[in-house]
Formats: sequence, structure tokens, C-alpha cells
Amino acid sequence: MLMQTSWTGLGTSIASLMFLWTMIRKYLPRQFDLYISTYTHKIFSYFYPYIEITFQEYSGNRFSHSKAYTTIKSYLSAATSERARKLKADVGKDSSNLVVTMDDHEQVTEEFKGVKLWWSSNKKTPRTQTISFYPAQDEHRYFTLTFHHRDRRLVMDCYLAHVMEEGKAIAVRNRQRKLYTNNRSKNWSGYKKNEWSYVVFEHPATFERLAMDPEKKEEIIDDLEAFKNGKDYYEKIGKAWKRGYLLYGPPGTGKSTMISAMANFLDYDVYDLELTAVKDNTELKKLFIETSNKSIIVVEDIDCSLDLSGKREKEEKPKEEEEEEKKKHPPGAKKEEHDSKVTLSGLLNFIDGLWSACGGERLIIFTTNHVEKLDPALIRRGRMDKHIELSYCTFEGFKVFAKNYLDLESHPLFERIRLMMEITKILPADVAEKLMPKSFKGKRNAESCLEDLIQFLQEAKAKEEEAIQLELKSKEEIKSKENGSVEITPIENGCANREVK
Ligand SMILES: Nc1ncnc2c1ncn2[C@@H]1O[C@H](COP(=O)(O)OP(=O)(O)OP(=O)(O)O)[C@@H](O)[C@H]1O
Ligand SMILES: [Mg+2]
Repeated sequence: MLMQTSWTGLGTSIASLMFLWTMIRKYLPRQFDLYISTYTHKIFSYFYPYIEITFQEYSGNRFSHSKAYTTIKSYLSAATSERARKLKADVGKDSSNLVVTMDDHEQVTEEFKGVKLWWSSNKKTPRTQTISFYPAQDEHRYFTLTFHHRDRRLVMDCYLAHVMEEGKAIAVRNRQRKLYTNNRSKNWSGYKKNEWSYVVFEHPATFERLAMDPEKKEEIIDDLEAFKNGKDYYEKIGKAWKRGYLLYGPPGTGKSTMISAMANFLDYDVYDLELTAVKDNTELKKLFIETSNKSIIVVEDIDCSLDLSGKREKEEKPKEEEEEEKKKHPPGAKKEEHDSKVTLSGLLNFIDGLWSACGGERLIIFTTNHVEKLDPALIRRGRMDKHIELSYCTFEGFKVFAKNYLDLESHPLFERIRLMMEITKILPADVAEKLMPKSFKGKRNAESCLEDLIQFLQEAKAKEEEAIQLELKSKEEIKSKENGSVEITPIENGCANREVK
């Protein structure tokens, strides 16, 4: 026992000496350092019973951070913040908390299953005469893990996996969630061509504040919860860990708001995929591969994004159309920027082809105002697993708005609103607009908002009745013309696009 303790003590001293030696070497002239290190390494390896693993900041090229390094950094931020004496602080999630990590040239000791290990954080600055515009880019950081060779198996088999798992979980807790787009403008971050660009995602939408049928809301929350915790289940049934949602309904019913609420609920990033900005199927594949786990990939207004309503491959165009096209784009002329060649089969592949199996924990959400226009193949169950209709505001929905916007749980005017909502269609976006207080003082203001809403409902009802009268009239006219055997062209319903079934 004593022997064991003294060996451990000796080990600790040697490791500390090694660390000290590493520090001193940084300040020696390069030639001298090389000469000494070649020989000292040989001598040390006879007596030194420790193994060192280094984790470099950059992998391969200088532009991509090593995932291992980043994960270890997160792990050490939690594991070492109490033990290291020199720490570095940075802004974390939501810019509200500070994330503390060990500073350069700092060392901490850690114990895992009774085994002692040492982590050190190192920085090398090449001593060249080159003048760099960005001096910090020349710095080269790395972590070193030191442990006794008898613990090799434990470290390789258990400890490193533990560090990676913990580090990833900590990184998720500390990260700022991001909203990515593939249709970049110069204000967005990111430097490679075709790469996703992002801004920090800070939408305040929550399910609590979403106005919709409470039962339906509960069902969606349960579904999301099951998906988030479904890693083992998806593995068991042999399915890629992803799920498709189709949100449909008229404009202003809360589809985009629901996506934000989902992202906040799951704590996922959002990838807003602009299909018209994707050159072809290959680029679509590439974009998909670049998305991270724990994310929602959104294609808004899928029916308008591409000609996806029909056949899987684009059909050959009729000759006249081709001529027309040639006139618009003479050979050599620059085509329109949004001339996407993404096909329906490319998109289907993107959702559930082989490539979709890379990585997991992704939701794919399509939104549309015209579900009837979409190809059934695109939205069949298995691809779009859950179809959610968002429709006109109900009285239950109104109560959510009243509570959020006006802090009202009840009011004498509620009953009148309930009766009117039963016979009049009103969009949630319109309710939201009417209940937005004109000033943020006093209860009287809340009442005037409710009165505004009642007036709006009355006007909407009058318009609805007028539209019905007009439709009846036009039908009668058609009938009478038909009886007089006059050939007429059918009247198109211009409002059909915004109608809900
Ligand atoms: N169900 C809802 N619950 C809470 N707020 C809503 C709801 N529906 C609409 N709103 C409000 O109306 C505004 C517009 O809603 P949103 O953009 O989510 O509609 P949408 O269905 O995505 O419309 P579009 O089809 O035009 O994209 C939101 O900013 C939100 O304030
Ligand atoms: Mg929307």
C-alpha cells in the first residue's frame, strides 16, 4: 500500500517535472530546443512510465476546428473551472452567462474511476519573421492528456468516450442556438462557398404562447418529447433518427411561429433551406451533410419553392415553351440567379434517401398554404410523419392571446367574442394585431382592444355575407345564361387559394 502510494507520488512528481520542462522549452532557441528534445525524449522514454495524447486545435487544413479539441474544451470548462488557477472567460448561451475554461499553459489533475490523469492546455507560437495581418492565426493550441501506461485500456476504452459524451452535452448547454440560411447575404457569418450562414437564433415563441386547440398542442408536445428522447427506440426499429412535419394552413395561422416554438422547446438549431437558391441535387445533398444534429431543417412554402407539384423528374417541355425560354435566355446570356435544378426525386432523396442517414436527431419541416398542390409522394407518412393543420382562430386560441397580450383570463366581453367567433372566420394573426395594446398602461386599454376585435369580427362577418351573396348572384347568372343556351366560360374563384377546407 505504502509502495503504491510512493509510486503514485513519484509519478505525480515526474508528470509535474515533465510539465515544467514543456513550459521551459517554449522559451529556448529553436535549434537548441530541437537538439535537446531529441536526446531527452530518448532518455525519458526509458524511465518515464507515462503516455501522452495531444489534441490539436485544427484538423487537416487550418480552417476547420478539430471536433475533438472543441469537445474537450467544453469538457474541461466544467471539469476544471473549480481546480485550475488561471482561467479564461467567454460569453455563453444567450450572452447571459460566462463560460470559463482553463487558460493557456495551465494544468489540472483529474480522477476517473480511481485513476489519476493530467490535462494541460498548451500554445505554440512559431518564431518566424513573417508579418501576419492576423497575428492570432499563427498561434497553435493543443491539449495534452497524460496518464500512466498501466491505465491505457481504461483511458482508451472508457475515459475518452466519457470525455466526448460529457463535452458534447456541455457544449449543447452552453451554445448559442443558430438560425442558418443557405441564401446568404454579406451580413451573415460563414466564409466558404455554399456553406450555411447563420445568425444567433433568439425567437421568443413558446408553445405556451401559441394560440391553438389545447389538445392538439399537447399531442404535438408529446410527439416532440418522444422524438427527442427516442435515440434508443429509433435504433431498435432500425430507422434513421429523424422525423418529418408538414404544417399547412392559410397565411397568418402560426406555422412559422410554431417552428420557432418547436426549436425553443427542443433546444435545436434551425436551418432555413431556401430551395430556389440551391443549384442542383448535388448541392442539396452537400447542404444536408453540413447540417448538425439537434436541428430543424425547414422548407417554407414548399409549393412555391420549386415545381414539385408533379412528376419526379422534370418533364421535357413542349416546343413552344422551349422557344419562349430560349428568347428569355439567349445562349451565353446570364441566367436568373434562382434557376434551381433541384428535382422532386432529389428532394425525396434529401428527406429519406441513403444520404439522410448521416447523423441523426433532425426534424424536417415543410410549410405550405396549399397542401392540395403537393405531390402525394412528398408528403406521404414516413416522409412527412405528422401532418398538422393550422387554421382560423378558435375561442380557446383567443383566450391564449388575451392572457398573453392583455393579462386577461376573463372579461364580460369574452362571451360576445365567443359567440361571434363561432360564426366568423378570423386569422390568429389578425387577433394578435387587434389585441396588441396601443399603450401599455391600465385596464381600460385592454377593454378597447377587445372592442377593436369585436368591431373587426363584425366587419369580417359583413364581408363574408357579402361574398356569399355575390357568389349566389353569379351562380344564378350562370344558370340563367345556360338556360338561354349561351356558351360561357366558368368563373374562377380568385379567393380559393386562401380558403381552408
Ligand atoms: N397560432 C398562433 N399563436 C400565436 N401567434 C400567432 C399564431 N398565428 C399567428 N400568430 C401571430 O401572427 C404573426 C404571423 O404568424 P406566422 O408568421 O407564424 O404565420 P404563418 O402561418 O407562418 O403565415 P404564412 O403562411 O404567411 O407564412 C406572428 O408574428 C404571430 O404573432
Ligand atoms: Mg410563415
